[in-house]
Amino acid sequence: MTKPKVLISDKMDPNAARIFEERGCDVDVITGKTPEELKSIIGEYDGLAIRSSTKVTAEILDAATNLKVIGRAGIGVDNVDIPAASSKGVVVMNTPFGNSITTAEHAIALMMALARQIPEANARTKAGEWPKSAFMGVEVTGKTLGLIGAGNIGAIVASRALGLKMKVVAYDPFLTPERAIEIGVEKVDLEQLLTRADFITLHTPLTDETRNILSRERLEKTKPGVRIVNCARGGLIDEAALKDMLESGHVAGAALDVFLEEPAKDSPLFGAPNFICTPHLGASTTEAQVNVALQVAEQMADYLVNGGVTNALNMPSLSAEEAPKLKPYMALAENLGSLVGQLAHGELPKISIETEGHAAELNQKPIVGAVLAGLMKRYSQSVNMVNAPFMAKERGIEVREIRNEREGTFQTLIRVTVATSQGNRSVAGTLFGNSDPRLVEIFGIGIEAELSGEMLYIVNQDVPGFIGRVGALMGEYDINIGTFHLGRRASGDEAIILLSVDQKIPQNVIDKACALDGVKVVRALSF
Ligand SMILES: NC(=O)C1=CN([C@@H]2O[C@H](COP(=O)(O)OP(=O)(O)OC[C@H]3O[C@@H](n4cnc5c(N)ncnc54)[C@H](O)[C@@H]3O)[C@@H](O)[C@H]2O)C=CC1
Ligand SMILES: O=C(O)C(=O)COP(=O)(O)O
Repeated sequence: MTKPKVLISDKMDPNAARIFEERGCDVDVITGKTPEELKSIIGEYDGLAIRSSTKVTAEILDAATNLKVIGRAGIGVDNVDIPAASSKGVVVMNTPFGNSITTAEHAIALMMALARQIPEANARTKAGEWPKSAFMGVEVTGKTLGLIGAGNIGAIVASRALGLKMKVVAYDPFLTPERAIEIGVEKVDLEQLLTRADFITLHTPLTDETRNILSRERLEKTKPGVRIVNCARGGLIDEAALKDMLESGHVAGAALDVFLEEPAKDSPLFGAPNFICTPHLGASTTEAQVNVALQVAEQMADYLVNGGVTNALNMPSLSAEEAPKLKPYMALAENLGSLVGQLAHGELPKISIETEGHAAELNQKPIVGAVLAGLMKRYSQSVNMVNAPFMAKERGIEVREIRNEREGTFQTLIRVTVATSQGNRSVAGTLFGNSDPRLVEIFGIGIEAELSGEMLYIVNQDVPGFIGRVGALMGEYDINIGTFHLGRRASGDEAIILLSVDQKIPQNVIDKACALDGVKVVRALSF
């Protein structure tokens, strides 16, 4: 058997190459390639091990004809086009915990550096100025630290800040009250955080929801004299607004480890007062780099040599024997979890996963894991079937499994029910021909639909002519409809439309759909 070939394309601890070789892979370490150069060599490789520098775009993936796995030695995977990788059958893995302590420590270091203006004082002292009277710092003791994002890294930052005798408030829509107590923070909404925090630190992934979370408007609401630290991702802060507010003095200091454009070689922020930065060093300690290098190589080699899947972001983990039977069920389960995750509002303290008929005879763990992975996608990019149940537990979500081996209307069925503040909401699906996942019920209304790609969900009053109006609206904006599914409680009662479209639906089209007569709810969904 030929050995799998792995390319390490970013600077990585040498332990990674050693592990690959010990586990029977050939490995090349070639860093610093341009996208064109990477494209020209990627076709040779079965595995690609990266950090944040290599951008794995759809174009690179098109050229990666042998690629089976991408391993991210770190946490954030916003430099990988995961949908493109999935559509090519390439597993994307990360190492969700290996550098969290290190990154949290960097955030604390930057906060202290800001409080005492250490970088500038250091530079001017070394220049022979002895500028003792030019600097007057602030204490952090007794000050309020505002955490935006209280996941793994945020929680570690909180523990360190509490040790520094700070008060910690946290904004994280998915932080449960129990978890907030456990990590010693006060859960607040974003507005409160902005007005109360003396220091703000960001620890969310970069997603459509978090992009520009510290916008100009929000920065203007912060407490005068606030100091801001970002060790998460560049796109979270409006950099131009931050520069203006440093210049006006409203923001007393800002420390960025990450930038919208990296490498950041001539950011306008560089000239702003009280601005300090590091070149994406959050994860750069010996300890963290050994952790993530060992872990990524172990995981990738396991997959390439034995087919084992750990910490995959786009594929459920399962054993070779169970795989063929369970695979379509897991696709169905993940879509049902994702659907309730996208439709239900607010916190979801309880979820029940019910299997009926054939589905009840199978190993429930992967099915439950897949439902939770689908649901948790809205909370974290690092979610997969293995860690989703732990994350659900950590967030205090009560998970119930119910098996009902007798067949009902369907030979096989998975039903997912979540408790929301408006009561229980449930969706159900089956397999057609033992292989094709289909949604068959949504919030008590029968419907038959394939959940895939971009979709539009509308709840409306069942009246003649409504379907035509929706079709006309899509036509008006040149949005091609792939499939159109309907369901209703009874004639003239509440009805549901679920349509698949060939492109992401713009917000103005959603707004127009909301304004149609008789519409109650409109949501764009992505699968
Ligand atoms: N500077 C660096 O070198 C490093 C940066 N990172 C960045 O740090 C990020 C966080 O890492 P972890 O804590 O391990 O991830 P995590 O997934 O454990 O935590 C992220 C938290 O953000 C919360 N969140 C999601 N959407 C939110 C929203 N709209 N508003 C507020 N909170 C929201 C989630 O509920 C979750 O609790 C990573 O995604 C990565 O981008 C990670 C490691 C090193
Ligand atoms: O793990 C992460 O998300 C990071 O941002 C670390 O990035 P790096 O591996 O140092 O390029």
